[in-house]
Amino acid sequence: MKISVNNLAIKYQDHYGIKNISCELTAGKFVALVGHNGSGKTTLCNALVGLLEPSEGDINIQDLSTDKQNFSTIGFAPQSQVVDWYSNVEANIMLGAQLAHLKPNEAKNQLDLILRLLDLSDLRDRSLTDLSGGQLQRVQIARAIVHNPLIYILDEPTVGLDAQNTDNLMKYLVKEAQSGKLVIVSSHDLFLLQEYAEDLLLLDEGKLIYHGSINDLLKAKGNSRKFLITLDNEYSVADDFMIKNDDVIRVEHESDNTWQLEVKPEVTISDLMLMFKKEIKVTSCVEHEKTLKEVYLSMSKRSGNYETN
Ligand SMILES: Nc1ncnc2c1ncn2[C@@H]1O[C@H](COP(=O)(O)OP(=O)(O)OP(=O)(O)O)[C@@H](O)[C@H]1O
Repeated sequence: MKISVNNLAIKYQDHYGIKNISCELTAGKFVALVGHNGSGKTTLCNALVGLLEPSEGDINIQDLSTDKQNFSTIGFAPQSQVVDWYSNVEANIMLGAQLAHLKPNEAKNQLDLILRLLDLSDLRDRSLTDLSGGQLQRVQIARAIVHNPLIYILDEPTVGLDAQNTDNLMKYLVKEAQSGKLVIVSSHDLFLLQEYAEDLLLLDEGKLIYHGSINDLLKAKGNSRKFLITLDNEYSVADDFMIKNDDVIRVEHESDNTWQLEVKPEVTISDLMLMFKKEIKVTSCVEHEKTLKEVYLSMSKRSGNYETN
């Protein structure tokens, strides 16, 4: 099973929400959908689930028998709350199972599983009006995924969720991807996505600027290498222990004997060691691993425009 997106554009009145999007999203992947506010994440999610008609291009879900290409294929949790305020928690979640035509037995088993997953068992009889924001968000996710879909499209699902519920949901989605499902999660929490997702769809101003493995991106990208260096003595300024070198981008005091060193990407550890004065002893040198957030900020056009004094 895969989703093929071909030259997709969605136009709102006089402007594009997304443009020229082409990618293949394959089963078995947990894909993080990332981009700044207004970059097109929700527009793409809505297009993938068929809520928005392509203005240009098309979307195909392939290798599914046609009878499965309906509501039950996709578990979609939109960004804004769509709930039935007049029903209780259980009835709201059950609606998801009923719309996907699950058999009563299967629906009940799935309901119990999802209530436990999202820690809603004790709230099953509660009216939705009596829930907290995070509880309501969990009901919405529960309703979106209760029917055991083949494709998960969750638009900012962890907003308002506490750490434990976030962790439970993410681990469940990782397992679902490992079992052959396709999971797409949009979020601004890049640390979370780096921890759980495998692939990245990075949108910038409506365009797709990266689609591929997060690990490959972290290995390939970056304008510098950063190291945490510990010396055998305390020094007040970098000139006391380093030889001037054009490959050094920045040296910052971390604490006591420890300094942060940022150098050009081509600098090797051996090169680095030659940058210290002869009499200086380096007791440890640890490379700082790039985070998805750092790489994202270096790639996004909107980064770095604002600095406080
Ligand atoms: N219903 C709409 N009518 C007109 N323009 C829209 C509509 N929905 C979104 N847009 C525009 O389309 C672009 C993409 O918006 P979208 O909501 O997809 O971004 P997003 O990445 O999900 O943002 P956020 O992170 O803030 O949720 C933005 O320029 C937005 O202003």
